[in-house]
Amino acid sequence: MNYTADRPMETKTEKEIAPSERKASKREVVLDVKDLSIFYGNKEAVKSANMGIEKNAVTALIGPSGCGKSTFIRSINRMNDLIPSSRAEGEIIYEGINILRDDINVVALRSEIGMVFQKPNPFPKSIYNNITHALKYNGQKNKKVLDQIVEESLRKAALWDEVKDRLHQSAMSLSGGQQQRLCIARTLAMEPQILLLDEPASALDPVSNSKIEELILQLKEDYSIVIVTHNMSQASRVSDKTAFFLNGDIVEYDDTKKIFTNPSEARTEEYISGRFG
Ligand SMILES: Nc1ncnc2c1ncn2[C@@H]1O[C@H](COP(=O)(O)OP(=O)(O)OP(=O)(O)O)[C@@H](O)[C@H]1O
Repeated sequence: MNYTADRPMETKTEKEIAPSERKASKREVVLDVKDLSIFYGNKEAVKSANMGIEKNAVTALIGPSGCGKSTFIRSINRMNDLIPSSRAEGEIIYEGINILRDDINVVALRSEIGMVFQKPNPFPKSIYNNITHALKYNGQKNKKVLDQIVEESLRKAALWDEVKDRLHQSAMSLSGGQQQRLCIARTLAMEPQILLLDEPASALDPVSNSKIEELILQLKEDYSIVIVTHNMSQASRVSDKTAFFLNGDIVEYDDTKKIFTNPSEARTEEYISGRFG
C-alpha cells in the first residue's frame, strides 16, 4: 500500500539499514527507529531512542509505569498525532520512508501498521461487521470477498471455531478474551505488516491471556509484532527481542534470552529481578 501522499518510495541508504546501535542478527529490520524523541509540551517522554525492530519477530517493550513504552509504541503508527500537545523528533524508517514525515497518509499507514489496545474495543456491531466495517468503507462491496476475509481473519486470530455459527450476533456478546481476539482479527483484515499490541492481555483472565500469548507466537510467522507488557514472564515467553525503558530512555535492547538471563546493564537486572518498578 502506498501511504505517502504522492512521492515515490525512497531508496534505503546503507546508514538506514545498518545503524551502529543494531545488534548482529539474522533477521531483517522492518522498522528502524533513529534518535526518536517524543514530547508532550516541554516534557520529553521518549529520549533519543534508537532501535532496529526485526521482521517476523516479537519485540517486547518493558519498564516501570510512566517510562514511555506506550508513547513509543503509539508513535509507530502515528497515534500520538491525536494528542495535540505531542510532537516527535527523529525518524522511524519503514520501507525506506520516514513515517513521521508530514505528507504521510496516516490512515493508510495504520492499515499497514495496525494497533490493538489494552482494553478490547469492538464496535457495537455484529462480529461480521466488525471485520468488514473498514473494508466496506474502503469500497469493498463483494460479499464473497468479504465473507472470505471474515473467515480468514477470524481463523488467523484463533476465533473462527468459537464464532462461526454466530457471526451476525453482537460483538458485545463475546467474552473479553474473545473480544480482544476479534479486535486482532479486525486489524488483520486490513492486511498489516506490523502489529502493535499495547498490553493486549492485561485486562483478561489467565485462560484468555494464554490464548493471546499462543496467538502472538503463531502470528509472528506472518507479521512483525511489537508488544508492551508489564508481565515479565509474558515478555520472556513470547518475545525474541526485549527493550527495557526507564524514564524515557532505552536502557538496554537485546535478545530476550540475554535480557532475562544476563543483561548488560545493572538497572535492567534490578528491574527484571523485581528490585524496583
Ligand atoms: N497525553 C499525555 N499528555 C501528557 N503527558 C503524557 C500523556 N501521555 C503520557 N504522558 C506522560 O509521558 C510519560 C510516559 O507515559 P507513557 O504512558 O508512555 O508510559 P508507559 O511506560 O506506557 O506507562 P504505563 O506502563 O503506566 O502505561 C509519563 O510521564 C506520562 O505522564
